[in-house]
Amino acid sequence: MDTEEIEKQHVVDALSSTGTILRVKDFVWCAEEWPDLTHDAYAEEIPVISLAAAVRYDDGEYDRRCREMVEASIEWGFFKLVDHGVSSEIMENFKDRCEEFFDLCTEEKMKGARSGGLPLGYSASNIDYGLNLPWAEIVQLLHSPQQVVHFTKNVYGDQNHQHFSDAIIEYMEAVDRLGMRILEMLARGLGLCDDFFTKNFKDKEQTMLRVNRYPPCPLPEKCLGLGSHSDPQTLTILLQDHVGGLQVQKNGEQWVGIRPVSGSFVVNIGDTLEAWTNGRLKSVVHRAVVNREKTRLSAAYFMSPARDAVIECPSHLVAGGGEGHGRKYAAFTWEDFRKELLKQRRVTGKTALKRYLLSPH
Ligand SMILES: O=C(O)CCC(=O)C(=O)O
Ligand SMILES: [Fe+2]
Repeated sequence: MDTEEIEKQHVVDALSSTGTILRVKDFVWCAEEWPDLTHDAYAEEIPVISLAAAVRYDDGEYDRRCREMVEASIEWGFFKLVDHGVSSEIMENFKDRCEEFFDLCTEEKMKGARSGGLPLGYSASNIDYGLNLPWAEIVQLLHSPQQVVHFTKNVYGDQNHQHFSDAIIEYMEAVDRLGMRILEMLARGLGLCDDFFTKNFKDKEQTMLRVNRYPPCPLPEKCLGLGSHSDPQTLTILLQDHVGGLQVQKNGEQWVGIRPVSGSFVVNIGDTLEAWTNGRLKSVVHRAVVNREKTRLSAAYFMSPARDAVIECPSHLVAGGGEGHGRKYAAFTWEDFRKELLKQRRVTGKTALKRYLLSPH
């Protein structure tokens, strides 16, 4: 089949969850978004940071790692984390349970479908989304054991829910502990008190997990698993399998593929942390490309502060920056920002954050 025939004729069963017949043409993105790099093209590497010897307050090694993390977040907004302390049993069990879920038939998965205004639960692409449909199935859950159990009982029933819900809850707790460690290290590396960020995360109900599964795609050069975007939260901790497909935009232009490393996490800075540090740590645009042969799984854990947390850059980072710029963003609460995000259906780039910009640059 040539491209045109694929677009018109190929029916996309794996992503049609609402009874509408979807064809490849429904997933074709506008030409400016077509990826010019394949899923397995890796050239430059983002920094790799090991937490193995990052023991607190030893002979300077801990401080060195903290600064390394800050430098990676300034230059790339992204880094890989190895020797991070989350056990491979927890990671593998989590991945296996997610694969099992996605392997269920559509009817079973739809028992946990998104409903109401909040984007929580299962969704596959829906023609109502309009243009630029992501080539992906998604499960979104909050860091709330109650909500995870509720979702899982809907799908697996009261008797059989535990294997899935236990795996998800255990994973979220382990990754959350890691995230708090990273936030402490970033604060220290920036010359702030260790708990400058983490003290705002006592209430975790806004933190969210998104598991993405991208089926093989007959036309990967015109489709995207997830279009270019930046993450609105503070930190994202991403687990990905061995397939590859995550690409980040270096210096606002060139796309760079991130090579998967078994057992590692990819960590990136979100818009909120960019604002919190006066633009010093960078929230960088990224996307997920798909491929013809392989199904890919990724899981993003988005760390959100408590609703009433005030995101205001400390004066130390405004005055002592050395780059000579003043305060870039007005203070805002996470709740205020979150409401803005819910109003925007599709975020491309850092649209919601622009609202708080004090001076355009
Ligand atoms: O699948 C990936 O590698 C990227 C996922 C992502 O960026 C997201 O879920 O926000
Ligand atoms: Fe993302």
